[in-house]
Amino acid sequence: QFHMIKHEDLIWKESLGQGSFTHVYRGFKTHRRDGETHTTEVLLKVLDAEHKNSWESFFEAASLMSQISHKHLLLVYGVSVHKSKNIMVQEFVKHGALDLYLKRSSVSLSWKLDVAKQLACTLNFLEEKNIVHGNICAKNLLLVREGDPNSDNLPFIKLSDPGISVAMLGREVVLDRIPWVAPEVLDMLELGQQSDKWSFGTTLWELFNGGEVPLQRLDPKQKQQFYERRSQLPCLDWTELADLISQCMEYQPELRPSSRSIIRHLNSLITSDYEILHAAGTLPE
Ligand SMILES: N#Cc1ccc(Nc2nc(N)cc(-n3ccc(CO)n3)n2)cc1
Repeated sequence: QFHMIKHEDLIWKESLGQGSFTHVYRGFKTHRRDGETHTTEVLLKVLDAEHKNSWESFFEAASLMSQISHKHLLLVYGVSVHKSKNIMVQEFVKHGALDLYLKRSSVSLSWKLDVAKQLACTLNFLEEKNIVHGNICAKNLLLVREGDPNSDNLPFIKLSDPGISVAMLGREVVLDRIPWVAPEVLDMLELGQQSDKWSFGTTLWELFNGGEVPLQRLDPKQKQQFYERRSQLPCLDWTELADLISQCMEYQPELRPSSRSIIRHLNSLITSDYEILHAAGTLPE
């Protein structure tokens, strides 16, 4: 169910950093069509050799993304296996991962709200297809278009592949994914439709907190206690948004809102009055 890409058709450029079990590189793939050679810029995601045994989970994740197509889902061209290297070949997204972008750029409230709506629509699409992503977080949101503050052309994001399934990961790694991984996943290591809602709540928190890493200073043990005590993330000063985040981060999965009501809630958030009041400095910082 995958397009296999020959290793000799790949051109490797600079390293762009690393995910949890992968290294990402910019590159090109070449393909011949009616006698002409075309090159396409790609992102090469290499699975670390020491995680070889989870390569089928790595590819399963990618094949999930190539079975369905949606404007906000990352395009995976195929996979390439060469010697001991498992490589996923993805469309290259110009501005990279959202978590880094948020740390180094300041964006308006309406920019953030628009990104939130795009993610909510993607969540709704996956829910209607009964597909659980399992790793929604700002690091897995890619910025296709920046959108610029002055004019009103808005940003455009794509959701990346979920990577190795949480069921394949060791407990330590799963604990370290607190507060993105839903509490029920910790107990029964089974991803349900509702668990993506929880991660969506955490991602909203990242988005509206300038890419700050939630619970960054806690070690795995303290993170586990965070869930045992049914704790919540520090709430934002925008109460309407804080309410949505806490509804998504409800410890009882069945009480989390449907993706449709999440979209309705986001549409009801008018940035104008909040933005004006915030700018006027009348709201607490
Ligand atoms: N400076 C810079 C810069 C870095 C990356 C891109 N592009 C890109 N395209 C993708 N398809 C996926 C990714 N990822 C980055 C982390 C992960 C982890 O999942 N993916 N980055 C563009 C600019």
